[in-house]
Amino acid sequence: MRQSRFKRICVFCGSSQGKKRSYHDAAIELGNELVARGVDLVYGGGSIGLMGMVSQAVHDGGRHVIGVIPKTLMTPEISGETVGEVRAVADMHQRKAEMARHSDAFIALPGGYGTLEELLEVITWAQLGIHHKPVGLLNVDGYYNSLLTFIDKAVEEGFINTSARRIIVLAPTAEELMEKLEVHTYFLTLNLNLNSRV
Ligand SMILES: CC(C)=CCNc1ncnc2c1ncn2[C@@H]1O[C@H](COP(=O)(O)O)[C@@H](O)[C@H]1O
Repeated sequence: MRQSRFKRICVFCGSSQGKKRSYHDAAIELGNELVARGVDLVYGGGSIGLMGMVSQAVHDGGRHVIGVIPKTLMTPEISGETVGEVRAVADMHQRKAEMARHSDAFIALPGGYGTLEELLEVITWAQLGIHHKPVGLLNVDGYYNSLLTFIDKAVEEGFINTSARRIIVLAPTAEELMEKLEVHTYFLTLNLNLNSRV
């Protein structure tokens, strides 16, 4: 496998496991895919839910793991034991800023409110040009179909423009998603370079 264009990817995912085995499997598959491509992980710290599965898989595979976790969530009762390097931050806002600063792409696995707000924030920042890093959505078993339908509705109703709709890179499996993100980032960089020359 060719060396990835990414050094570190930030993964957003549930602090719960979800009810289906496929969510659990997808988290491990994504971790293994990052390892196979030589990519390190940035995530929210902790060992609970899908967060624990993806971080354990990357750590077991010998890649570096950075967990960025607010001091208030650092107790083992709340977030479990964290693998790899732990960066303690003051609050949730600082956590998101740190996670974004350290990574060159974002991927969301299934999750709840926390995952959704992390995902929507990096999409919003991409729309505003605050960062130029690709955002991938791993749509395991169609988990995000209703969100995607909602986003299409927002486009239809004139609240999201068509080019902003294309910010999300979508795939059902980790392997396909990584392939798409590699291509996407190639064109993103090409565009940025061309624009900086004019
Ligand atoms: C007090 C409590 C419920 C703690 C749960 N323990 C947690 N430990 C670490 N990060 C978390 C926790 N809950 C939510 N998050 C953050 O929100 C995201 C997941 O939230 P959710 O499960 O999708 O909504 C994670 O990416 C993480 O950044």
